[in-house]
Amino acid sequence: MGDIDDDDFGFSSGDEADIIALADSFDGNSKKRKASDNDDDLPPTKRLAIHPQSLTLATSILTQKFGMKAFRLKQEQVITRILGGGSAAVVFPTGGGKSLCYQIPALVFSELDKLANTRGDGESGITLVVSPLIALMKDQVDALVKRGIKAATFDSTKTRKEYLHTCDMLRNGELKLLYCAPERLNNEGFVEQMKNVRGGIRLLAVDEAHCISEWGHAFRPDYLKIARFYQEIQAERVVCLTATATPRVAKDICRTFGINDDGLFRTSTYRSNLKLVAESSKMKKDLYPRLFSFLKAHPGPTIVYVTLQKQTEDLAAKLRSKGFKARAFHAGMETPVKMELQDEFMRVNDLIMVATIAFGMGIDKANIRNVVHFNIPSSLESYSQEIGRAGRDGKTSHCVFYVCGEDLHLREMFARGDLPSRKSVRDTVANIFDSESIRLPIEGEIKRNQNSQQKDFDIRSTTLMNIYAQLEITHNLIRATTPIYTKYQYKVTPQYNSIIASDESQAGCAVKEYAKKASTWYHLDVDTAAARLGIPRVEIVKKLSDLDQNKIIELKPAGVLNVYKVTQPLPKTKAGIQKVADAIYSIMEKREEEALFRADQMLQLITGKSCFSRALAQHFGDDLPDGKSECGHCTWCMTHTAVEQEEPPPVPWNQKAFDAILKAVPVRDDARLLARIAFGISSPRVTALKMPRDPVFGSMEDHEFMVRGSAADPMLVEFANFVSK
Ligand SMILES: Nc1ncnc2c1ncn2[C@@H]1O[C@H](COP(=O)(O)OP(=O)(O)OP(=O)(O)O)[C@@H](O)[C@H]1O
Repeated sequence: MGDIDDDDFGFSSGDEADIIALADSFDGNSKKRKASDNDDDLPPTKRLAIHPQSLTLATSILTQKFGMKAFRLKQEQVITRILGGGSAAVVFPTGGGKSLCYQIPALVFSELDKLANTRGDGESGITLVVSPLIALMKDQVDALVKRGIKAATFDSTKTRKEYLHTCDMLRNGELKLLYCAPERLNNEGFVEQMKNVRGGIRLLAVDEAHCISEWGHAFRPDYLKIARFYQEIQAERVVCLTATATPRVAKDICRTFGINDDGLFRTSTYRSNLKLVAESSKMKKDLYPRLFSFLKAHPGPTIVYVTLQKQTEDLAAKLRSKGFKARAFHAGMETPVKMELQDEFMRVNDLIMVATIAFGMGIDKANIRNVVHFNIPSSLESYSQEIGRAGRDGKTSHCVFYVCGEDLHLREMFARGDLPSRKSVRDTVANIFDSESIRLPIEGEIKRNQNSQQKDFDIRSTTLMNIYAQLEITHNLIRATTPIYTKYQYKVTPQYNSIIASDESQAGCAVKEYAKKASTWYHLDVDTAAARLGIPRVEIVKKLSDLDQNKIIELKPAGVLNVYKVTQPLPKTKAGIQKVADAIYSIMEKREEEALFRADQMLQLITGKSCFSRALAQHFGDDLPDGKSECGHCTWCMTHTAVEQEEPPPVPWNQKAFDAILKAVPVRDDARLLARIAFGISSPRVTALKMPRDPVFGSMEDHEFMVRGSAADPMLVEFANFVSK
């Protein structure tokens, strides 16, 4: 199996490691919030009072700063509520204009303060935006800065100078909007800094807020920590924004942040210009000619979604051989290549982009004429978001869904890929709570290298993050804090020797005495140096990063260790630890079932005997406008014949392949690992065993992995018989 782009945000938590040194050296001296902004003392009725000038100010900022004529959808209602002191949850479709719902209040706060004369200059605080999309937040900040608005991001690509400049703006009370990724909330220095922002956090905006819900299709463990952060920094109000939220997910968001029912603003996702078409076949090969003739008949900017990275290349090549202008796009490509591809797609009007879900977030192109699904999307939420990119100019656009029996397997593989074996989870939790950790006092620190844990316990990075998040949020046992580097190495320039020789500071002495020179690189064990000299490690890290900024050395920190503080007495016995691991595992099993259920819902939509547009709207707690029961422009409405899901014929048990796997794979401690290899699902241990290149890998991909909800799990059970218990 090739790589799946299973995170449409394209974010790697490793990115955040780059900023650790910077955060370490944060001096935390910014002014504390002034007593005058302690609105908490005011009665709530007064706090929520809407100033009569609010809307006038908001509208003039909309026209003057953003050059737009009028508010759209429910922007005006949301902004008015926020300016009145209330919190809100906003469910607008993609491209609906969610950003303005927090950008405008961010600029109006200081204007209202002036009118009300409640705060001094520079005391109006900031709007903090938490968003998982680093590339998108950078684009937004660039656009704001171009409009003369003081906005900045704290992200891994910032130089120390840029970071310090942002800190200066925070201290001076000049900054209006600050953007960061949710992973940053693990950084202690950052949390402290936000608690002490001058003027306070007037508004916390949570983008892609559906990630907070465990019922959602894109749950991200780090999102669970945002609600706690919201309390800790005492933000005055919160706005949660998403393009896809079922009623259950919206409720979850509101409950998590204490948003009242009247704070939920939802607009219809129904789009009358989108023709929702579905076609099915037993075999994939029959679908290619149909795709080619569709694309020939419907020219214009097109996105074709597939599941695997490899499929993007294969299908793009096939399309090119038929004379189409097609390119492939997936998360595994180098960033400059991806940027060039996105630019080209935005620029020209005849390109077909064959892509994984990594393509599309932030693609704001009005005239996309076709969105094709050549594999089954993972959920109705993903489908709705992806087709929502078509026809933003209001002109008729086609959303074609080609479904085939063979793809059902791929979808199952996708859904099952994340669940590790119970043994992996038990071993991981036992490793976190090893004999040393369980003796730690409250506030004691557990340090772990997550990269090694992934390899040692055969767990994908997202799953490992989930285990830690559950230990933190569900079990309240530990709390993530700023990760640290264990190794610092650097190359020196000719000035280095004289500069370091004359540096009499304690940190300078630490570098002088403890850095060891190898052939080209110097190596410094910061922890040892700090312990021996009795100084904080932060000072040494700061010294190194200063030398690096001043181009005296070229610094390369490495070996990230995640650090967790003990917050409650930890389970001490093997049984106690296993109980926690098993509780975590059963939640993971439930999520696997839900992922399969979501894929089923997707299939039911297009094979059902009802209007696609209506079924989709109802999934999101909505309906067709004007009480209509049919849209008139989907396959059901146009044919009134259900699309048949054609299952491939059942496959007889392949004993030869089974025996070959047992022969090729030495492992006998994990049945799920063997089943994964047979099915063709990659994992850190599968890769370490060099299985993906072995002919047995995926040799039983046409078999049932396991029968859902049944004790008869063909492959898994068969392998379990060969595993030592
Ligand atoms: N009231 C308005 N009038 C005109 N244009 C607007 C208005 N509000 C937003 N826009 C424009 O609509 C486009 C989409 O806005 P925005 O990026 O905020 O959407 P979004 O809801 O965040 O979408 P996504 O879910 O894709 O992130 C932007 O180009 C924005 O400038």
